[in-house]
Formats: sequence, C-alpha cells, structure tokens
Amino acid sequence: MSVDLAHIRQVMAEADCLYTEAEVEAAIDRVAVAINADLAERNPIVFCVMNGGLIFAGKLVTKLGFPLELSYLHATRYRNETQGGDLFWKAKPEISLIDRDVLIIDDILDEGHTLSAIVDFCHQAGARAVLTAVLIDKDHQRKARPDLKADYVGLGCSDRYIFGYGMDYKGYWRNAAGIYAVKGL
Ligand SMILES: O=P(O)(O)OC[C@H]1O[C@H](OP(=O)(O)OP(=O)(O)O)[C@H](O)[C@@H]1O
Ligand code: HPA
Repeated sequence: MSVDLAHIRQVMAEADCLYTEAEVEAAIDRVAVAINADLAERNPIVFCVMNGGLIFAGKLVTKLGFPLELSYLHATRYRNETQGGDLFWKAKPEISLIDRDVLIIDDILDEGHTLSAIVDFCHQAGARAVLTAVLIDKDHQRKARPDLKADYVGLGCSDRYIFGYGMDYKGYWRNAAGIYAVKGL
C-alpha cells in the first residue's frame, strides 16, 4: 500500500505537543533513578519491545549503571494502524529466562494487552520476577485488566492517539523528538 507522505507531514504539522523533548528526557532520567535503586544487584535480562520501545530502551539503558544483559522481543497488535487487533509474536526471547529477573521496556501502556501477554510469556518461561517500564501510560478505562500498571512509568497522557519517541502514526514519526497527539484522534 502506498503511503501518502503529504498526509504524514500534515499530521505532524497539525499535532498537539503533549511533552517536549526536555520533558521526556527528564522523565527518562526519573525512571532510570528508580530502576537503578531497585535492580542494581539483580543481574536482570532487559528486553526492548520492538519497534516502539526502541528509543526509550536505548536512552534508558545508557543511564543504568549496573551489569545487565540486553535483548529484544517483538510482539505487535497495531501493525501501523491506530486500532489494536490480535497480538502477533514476530520474535520471542531466545535466551533462557529460568530463575532470571526480567525487565521489559516498551513505549506505551495503552490497553495493555501487549504488555500482559509479554509478562505472562516470561513467567511461563521460568522468570523469577518480571518488571515492566513504559515511557507513557494512557489514561482510560479500557485496560486489559482494571488494575494493570507498569512498575516504572515515565509520563501519563489522556486518551488520544500519540506518536514520537518510538511511537508511530501509520509507521511514521517514531523519530519525533517529543510526544505528540494526532489532531482529532
Ligand atoms: O497496550 P496496548 O494496547 O497493547 O498497545 C501497546 C503496544 O502497541 C504498540 O506496539 P505495536 O503493536 O504498534 O507494534 P510496533 O511497536 O511494532 O509498531 C506499542 O509499541 C506497544 O507495544
Ligand atoms: O497511542 C498510540 N500511539 C502509538 N502507538 C500505540 N500503540 C498503542 N497505542 C498507541
């Protein structure tokens, strides 16, 4: 399917900036402080959830001052759309999780089906503890479970479709240096 780049550019031009780059960077710093305090002695395996987790994970891990192993997994349910569907695993962890502490890093906790499925997978694979860090938690009543929370949360946002800092609009603007909401969504 061909992409209408004029539309992609227009979405950026008309978007509302929810958080500037400086605000996002300050949030990443705060998350790093909390994780450094909790995980420094636990030799965790850290998983970046591709694709959206890429920017947050990359920035966050450079601020973690303790030994860790870094890998990735890829589970997707939006597939460049603005509405989620069934979860599809593109890449499962290959490293053994047995008796390991695991930290999952993703960009957004929206309805939470993605993070829930990843956490369940890690427990079933024998992880001792599974912790989660998200850059942003969207505020609405459609969570996969009512009590669903990440252990480490950078920022919150209202119930709009957002992009930037790893999050995409139709596959674009993951590179935006700020967090933006699409006009009208
Ligand atoms: O909380 P949820 O409603 O489950 O949505 C959150 C997930 O959706 C996005 O991934 P997406 O499926 O778009 O895959 P991608 O990162 O590869 O684009 C995002 O990166 C999270 O992983
Ligand atoms: O609001 C969003 N923006 C980008 N990706 C997403 N994945 C779930 N929700 C969102």
